[in-house]
This record gives sequence, structure tokens and C-alpha cells, in this order.
Amino acid sequence: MSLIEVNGLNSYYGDSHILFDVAMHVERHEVVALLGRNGAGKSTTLKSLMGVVTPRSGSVKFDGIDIAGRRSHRIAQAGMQLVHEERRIFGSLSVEENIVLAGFTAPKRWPLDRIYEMFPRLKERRNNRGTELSGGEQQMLAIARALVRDPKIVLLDEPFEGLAPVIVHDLVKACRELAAAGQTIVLVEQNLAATLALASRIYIINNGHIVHEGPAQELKAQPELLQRYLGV
Ligand SMILES: Nc1ncnc2c1ncn2[C@@H]1O[C@H](COP(=O)(O)OP(=O)(O)OP(=O)(O)O)[C@@H](O)[C@H]1O
Repeated sequence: MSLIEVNGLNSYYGDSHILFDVAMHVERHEVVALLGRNGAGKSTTLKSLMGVVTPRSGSVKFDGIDIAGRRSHRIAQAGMQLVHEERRIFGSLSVEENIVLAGFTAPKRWPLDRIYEMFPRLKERRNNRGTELSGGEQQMLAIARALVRDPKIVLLDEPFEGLAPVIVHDLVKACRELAAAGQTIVLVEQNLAATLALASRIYIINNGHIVHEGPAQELKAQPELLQRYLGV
């Protein structure tokens, strides 16, 4: 049984039909990436999985249970975490307070030591307020806030966007360690090199339709797909 199995998913904003019969699956311990141009529907897909957007129709099975239509806090309680593009950390709280607070209501938690082993930078900055962090540190903190809840799956929405290459390198390394430890991840990213360094399987979404699915390695040999759907 797949950890996530999506079928016939349709999502709207008001009258705007955004996702059209999306079908996808994610296996345990897999890193899957969702690629596509700006506005293709990537964030909406993650939000529809997480219950931030309520799908109008279709099924979303998470660990065997249909969660479509459930509220996002209940989906989080079942073990899914979405790291939003805008990070959503508390600027007035310290790094450590941010992490502890995020883990507060989780049924299971990572010990802080494990978080700090993965992000040594956060350990150095643990007494700094959220507002005092660089963009890269904020992103590490946003991911740490998801991981502390020991999720079955983490959805990462453009985690590398707007960050300097050296920070992206550190974050990719941390994500690779996470994946090697068996963490299931769904990644939405515009940075193709970072995506291919992390994901084993790729979906491409275009105008709300899944138009391609296959191993990440194959994508490099398909320049026409990259050109047509990603403009690269
Ligand atoms: N809250 C909203 N209300 C109305 N329309 C929205 C809303 N959020 C997104 N959209 C529209 O839905 C479509 C899909 O947006 P989505 O954010 O899922 O795209 P994306 O692939 O994640 O792109 P990006 O990389 O720009 O975030 C776009 O046309 C966008 O303008």
C-alpha cells in the first residue's frame, strides 16, 4: 500500500478550476518531486493533500485512510507536514522556542539533539529570534518545525527559492540525509539541479494536469519535456 494515493483530485479557488483529475502516488521512504511552470498548480496540489485547500472531488488516501475533506490540523495529527513557501515561523520567538512549540501537540517528537545534528546552524542560533535569522536559516527552521513532529511525510514547497547557492547546497545535503534516513518527502521546486539531486521520481504538472511521471534520472535525457513543460 502506498503512503499516499491520490485519484481524480479536482481543486478550485472559488469558480476557478485549478487541478484536473490529478492522480499520483508516493511510496514509503520515497522522495518524489512535482515540477511545472509558475501557476501550474504545484502549491495547490500540496495544499490539497494537506487539507489547506479542500478538494472538490477525488480521493486522497494517506496511509490507507481517505483524508480528502478533512481539516488540515487533523491531517497533521495523522502525520503529514507541509512546509509552506512563506515559511511561517514566529519572528518574536527564539529558534528553540519555535521548534519546541511546533512539536508541542505532536503524538511523537524528534529530540532536539536530532534536529541540531541535522542543522548545526540552528544549534548555534538557538537563542536568536526568528527575525534575526537569514533566509536560509529561516528555511532550516521551517523544516525543523515540521520534522520535530516526526512526520510520516513532509511536503516541501519551494524550499530553495531565493536562497544563495551555498545555502542551497547545505539544505540539499540535509534533505539527502533525511531521505537516507528513510523520510518520505514530496518536493515542489523550480531549481531543477537541486530537484534531480534529491528526487527519485518526478511528476510534471501543466495547467493543473499531470502530464508526465517517471524516474528522475530519465528526465535529464528528455530535453523536449524540459523545454515544453518547464521552459528549460
Ligand atoms: N488563493 C488563491 N486564489 C485564487 N487563485 C489562486 C490562489 N492561489 C493560487 N491561485 C491560482 O491557482 C493557479 C495555480 O497556483 P499554484 O500556486 O498552485 O501554482 P504553482 O505551480 O505552485 O506556481 P508558483 O510556482 O507560482 O507558486 C494559478 O493560476 C494561481 O494564480
